Amino acid sequence: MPQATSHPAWAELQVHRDSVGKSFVLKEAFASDPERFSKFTRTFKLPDAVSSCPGDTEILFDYSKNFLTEETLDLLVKLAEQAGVEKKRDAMFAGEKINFTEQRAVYHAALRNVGGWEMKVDGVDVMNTKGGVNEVLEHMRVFSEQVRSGEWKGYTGKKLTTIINIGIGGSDLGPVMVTEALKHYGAKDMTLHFVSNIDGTHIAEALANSDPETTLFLIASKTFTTAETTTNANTAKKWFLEKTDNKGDIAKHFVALSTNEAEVTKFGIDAANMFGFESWVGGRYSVWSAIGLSVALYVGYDNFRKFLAGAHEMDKHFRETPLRENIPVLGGLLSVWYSDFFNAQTHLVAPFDQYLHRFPAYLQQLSMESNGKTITSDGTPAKYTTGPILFGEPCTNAQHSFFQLLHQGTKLIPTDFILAAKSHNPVSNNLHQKMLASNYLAQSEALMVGKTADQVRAEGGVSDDLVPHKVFLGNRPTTSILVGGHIGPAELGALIVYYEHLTFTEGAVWDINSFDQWGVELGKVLAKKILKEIDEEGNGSGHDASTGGLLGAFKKYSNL
Ligand SMILES: O=P(O)(O)OC[C@H]1O[C@@](O)(CO)[C@@H](O)[C@@H]1O
Repeated sequence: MPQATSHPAWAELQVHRDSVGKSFVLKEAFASDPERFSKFTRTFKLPDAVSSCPGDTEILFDYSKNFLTEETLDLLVKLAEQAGVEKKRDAMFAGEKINFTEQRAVYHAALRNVGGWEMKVDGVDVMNTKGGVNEVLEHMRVFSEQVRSGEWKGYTGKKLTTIINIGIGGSDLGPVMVTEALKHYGAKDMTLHFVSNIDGTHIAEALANSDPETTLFLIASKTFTTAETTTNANTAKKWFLEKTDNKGDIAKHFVALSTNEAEVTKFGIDAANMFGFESWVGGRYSVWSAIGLSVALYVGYDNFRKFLAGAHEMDKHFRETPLRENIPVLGGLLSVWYSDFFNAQTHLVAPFDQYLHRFPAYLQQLSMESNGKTITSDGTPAKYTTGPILFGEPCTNAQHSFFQLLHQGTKLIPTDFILAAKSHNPVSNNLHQKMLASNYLAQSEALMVGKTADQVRAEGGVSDDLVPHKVFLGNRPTTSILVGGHIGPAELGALIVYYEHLTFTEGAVWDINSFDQWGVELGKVLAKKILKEIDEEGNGSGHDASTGGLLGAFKKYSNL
């Protein structure tokens, strides 16, 4: 597939940018077109059967506060067609090996295929084969219900009420984000810890107040070779055996979530206590798999199933909807539009929802480990910018942190705001929810309309030299996502998959492989070499003066 710049639509978009795009003023666009909101808003519907608020099952995606005209949309859709987005999408759902550098299918949609689609890789039905998706889901259901009911007990016969998930990257970020986002549905007698960092503090803090008799360890690692995870797991195992005077039964307190049975067995976990998945599940796409066991344990399998069902509904939408109405495709095309035609370097996701406080962190791996790539499918460097820097914090906190830059800085920062119309916590007669919603609406309006010098002066009491400091240029684009009811399991599943397929669309247009992650290897290899040198004399070998000097200083200061 040729580079994105070779498509005729790319050149047409450049002309469009240099004419319409250059002088586009959002507030004028609204003034001249009363239908603008309805033209550029799309609505996604969840079935009542899985929605958290049957009847309020819509998620509204308002793209109208973006640099978009009908012509822009036509040209972006044309670019998607010429870049073969639909062909690549269909190849993914067909189980083709679109992860071409690792020769793997990209099949995480199978993990949430609650709709009975036939899904095969290399001619094998991945849903119903031995050890396949449905068998693992059933194992997760049985196990999570046994633990939650107390039927599965610790070695002294007590119910397991502390869950310690040991994993990193996709084996941590998804479980953390989802269990936080669904805390409202979580078991009140369950304590969760997520240990990921090799920093000893992480495992030490998790173990400090844990009781080995009532603790269940989930060792979450697709490869089961990740240094942080295997080290933390061994430290946990050592702690458990020491604390129980070697009477603790590993089989009752340790399970593994992995593709690597050999390494799991070597660690000392019985295969019967392993929840498996396949290599066609990428780490950042794995929360739907056995990696999501902590979610099923915490919120219960029925809610985990609704989580999968909401995700599946967005898969259906992505798979079946024409490009111009396709919500994740529109999100991805807007990202390309801002990245490659407005030189935007970042993408802000700011949920107006405290339960979603880890959502931006989750999306950072999803987006930047997928599209932080330079090389295109034919092995040549892209002639254009690719993956944006995704960042974010929940609002309204972010307003008191970096919104100064958003409103009066020199950078264009395409922004997504997310709000659930209904709060899980309607305290003070819903006053908090009304204030949250008013900020959600005000921020996107303020970013668009700004405030002119005349408006500043008209407010009075502002000295002439202060006026320019109080001007807001405005015309800063935002997408507003409004969930009709609560953000429950299904709504969360749909929102995650919106961003998965937005990311897919970006990568398909940029002609990069969004599904490998070679970029994480070099640092790991160098760290292994330096780890050995810390225990040897001197400042290591073959390092630059800075690294060698720092190594020497570390040894001196730490006395290690
Ligand atoms: O699940 P595992 O195999 O331990 O990998 C953990 C994480 O490490 C990576 O950086 C790959 O090495 C992420 O892609 C992945 O989610």
